[in-house]
Amino acid sequence: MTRSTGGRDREPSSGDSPSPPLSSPPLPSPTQSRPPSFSQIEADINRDRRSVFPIHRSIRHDADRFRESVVARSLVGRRRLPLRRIWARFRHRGCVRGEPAADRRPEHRHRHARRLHGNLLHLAIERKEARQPPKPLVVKTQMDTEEDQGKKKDTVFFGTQTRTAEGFAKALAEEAKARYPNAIFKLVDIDEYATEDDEYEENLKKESLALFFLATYGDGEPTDNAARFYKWFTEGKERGTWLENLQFGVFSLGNQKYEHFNKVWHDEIVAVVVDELLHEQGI
Ligand SMILES: Cc1cc2nc3c(=O)[nH]c(=O)nc-3n(C[C@H](O)[C@H](O)[C@H](O)COP(=O)(O)O)c2cc1C
Repeated sequence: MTRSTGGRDREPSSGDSPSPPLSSPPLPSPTQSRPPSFSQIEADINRDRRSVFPIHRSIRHDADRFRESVVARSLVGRRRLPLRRIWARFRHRGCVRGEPAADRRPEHRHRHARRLHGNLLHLAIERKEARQPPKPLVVKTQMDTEEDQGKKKDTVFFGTQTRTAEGFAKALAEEAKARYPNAIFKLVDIDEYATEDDEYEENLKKESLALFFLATYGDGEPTDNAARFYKWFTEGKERGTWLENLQFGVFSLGNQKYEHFNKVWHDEIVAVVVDELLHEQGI
């Protein structure tokens, strides 16, 4: 007697259509199921490194070239490197990297020595210039000698805090110079015009034309650099007429937003006060 298998063990007859194979996931092979060994990992890493190495090398090459060009530029541009660092770099640049000093190629040494020499000369000149005091704001420098020869003296004064007045004064002096090439215009910080108060009078008497650019500040006060002159000038009303030979102009700088627009002490206007006094003492 045979047991029925429900058709499971039945041989497919020729009339049956072929059934698809069962799609269960393939079992991992015994070697794959194990975690990779240490040597396998190491071999993989080495393989990766070998493939990356050429890129790595080219990056290093580029970096070296970049560094070389930076060194060259910083040698030319100067300022940033102290001397001992330039020298240290020079010593390495005359030879192949890592080569002992004795094996340096002479043509490289000479070329770099020439370049270094040029750069050091350039540096020395720059440092010398930096040590020199800033040039005074004088439009024409032969002023003093020509003054002695009795030539006309035209001076543009400025009283400034944030240099606006100075800018205007300078622009005017330059414009005047361009228009009147034979005239001599001097641009002067009003504080530097005289070291002692007495010198104001002495120097002003020698002027032919004086143009003042004066700004107002705070509670209507003169600028720091004009304060001494303003005090001396407003306190010396008893001087009488002493500027009869002086032609002058006063340009006032202020801002309407301020309560004391263009005003200094006692509701007086810096520029107007100077202007009136110049009139009083010049007539
Ligand atoms: C802090 C401050 C205070 C000022 N006070 C006054 C003032 O009291 N009256 C006025 O007319 N202008 C006043 N100003 C305007 C200046 O006089 C104006 O900006 C002028 O152009 C500045 O000239 P400067 O750059 O040559 O100093 C003031 C400006 C500042 C920044």
